[in-house]
Amino acid sequence: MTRVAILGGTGYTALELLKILARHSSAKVTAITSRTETSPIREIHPSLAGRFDLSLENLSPQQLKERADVVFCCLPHVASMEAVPGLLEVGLKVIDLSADYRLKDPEVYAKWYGHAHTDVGRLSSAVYGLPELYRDRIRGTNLIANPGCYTSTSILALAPLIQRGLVEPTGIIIDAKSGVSGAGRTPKQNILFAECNESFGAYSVGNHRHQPEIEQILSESSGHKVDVIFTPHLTPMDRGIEATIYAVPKAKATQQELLEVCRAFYQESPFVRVVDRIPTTKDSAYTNFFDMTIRIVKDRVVILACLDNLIKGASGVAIQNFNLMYGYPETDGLL
Ligand SMILES: NC(=O)C1=CN([C@@H]2O[C@H](COP(=O)(O)OP(=O)(O)OC[C@H]3O[C@@H](n4cnc5c(N)ncnc54)[C@H](OP(=O)(O)O)[C@@H]3O)[C@@H](O)[C@H]2O)C=CC1
Ligand SMILES: CC(=O)N[C@@H](CCC(=O)OP(=O)(O)O)C(=O)O
Repeated sequence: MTRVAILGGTGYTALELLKILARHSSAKVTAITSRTETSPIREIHPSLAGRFDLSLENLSPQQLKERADVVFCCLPHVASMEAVPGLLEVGLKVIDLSADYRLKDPEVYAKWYGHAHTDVGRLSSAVYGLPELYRDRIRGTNLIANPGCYTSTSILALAPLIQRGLVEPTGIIIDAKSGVSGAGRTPKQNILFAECNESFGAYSVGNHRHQPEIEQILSESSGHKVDVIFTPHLTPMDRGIEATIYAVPKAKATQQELLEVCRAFYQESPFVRVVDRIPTTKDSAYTNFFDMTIRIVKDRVVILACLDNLIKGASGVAIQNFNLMYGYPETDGLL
């Protein structure tokens, strides 16, 4: 049994982690933290009543070390890199759901996050937690940089065709839409009901921080310099991400051949479904599955992909990483 602590227990990704951990065969949740709340977790997240008796606490790294082996850090970026060094220094393993350890170059981080990185020394050793690309690296690490939700959707959709040289690595357009829970539970004006309900629009056009993350991972994993235009949209749904991606073909291949390449690429990946029909967010909602298909339209390859931002885009993939780090079946808690 592995003892698990969760930081940022009042938030959405923490709630999803707790729901998954409640049915995990080999994990026991021993601590859940909050800066401010001390209530039982069932009062903060009523859906957890009957599943966990723990209350929220404000715990130091040393106190966490006495109770846990691994910490899931569900804090916003910047707050995360302030917490993670202390956790690693007392000997805990860390799965960080924030963006703080994803980008390898501290200058790129400072440019896109508007904040100097304060733990530069760990950027090179943190492992990007996308099991479908980095399963072996994940097994041996103490620090996982869990991917972003838009990022996972985009990378999983594009990696097979870029790696196999079937689409050009440049000139790629990623038109992505997210449900409102993608913005977290911490209140913000744009996610007020009267702002986002019955409304739809793009945001952060040309300057969303997932763009360099997508380019870094696709470039590193393919050996080509990948360049994308990433445009996110907020859609009035609770959860889910859909990405419609346009790429220029590099080699002649039929739609069926492209689908077969993707199926072969993901044959060892239990949570990727390469389907014939066009996926919708409902197909993967509340699951750890990533769904994708491909169409050829005129002179473009169009990839259509969906996942649940809080599960495959955050807490579900975090559990996949946990399972790999501890040698448990990759699917434990997730099917
Ligand atoms: N929502 C999503 O779909 C996804 C989220 N992520 C990332 O996962 C992380 C958690 O996201 P999510 O659960 O949605 O966020 P929430 O806003 O729902 O929760 C974050 C929690 O962190 C705590 N917190 C807030 N600010 C600070 C701070 N300055 N210092 C310390 N603790 C703080 C709060 O708990 P308290 O006030 O009780 O201390 C809060 O409940 C973020 O980094 C996010 O970017 C990644 C992929 C997808
Ligand atoms: C709808 C919405 O607001 N989504 C968030 C992305 C959530 C996420 O994955 O964030 P991190 O990469 O910071 O972990 C956004 O666009 O900022």
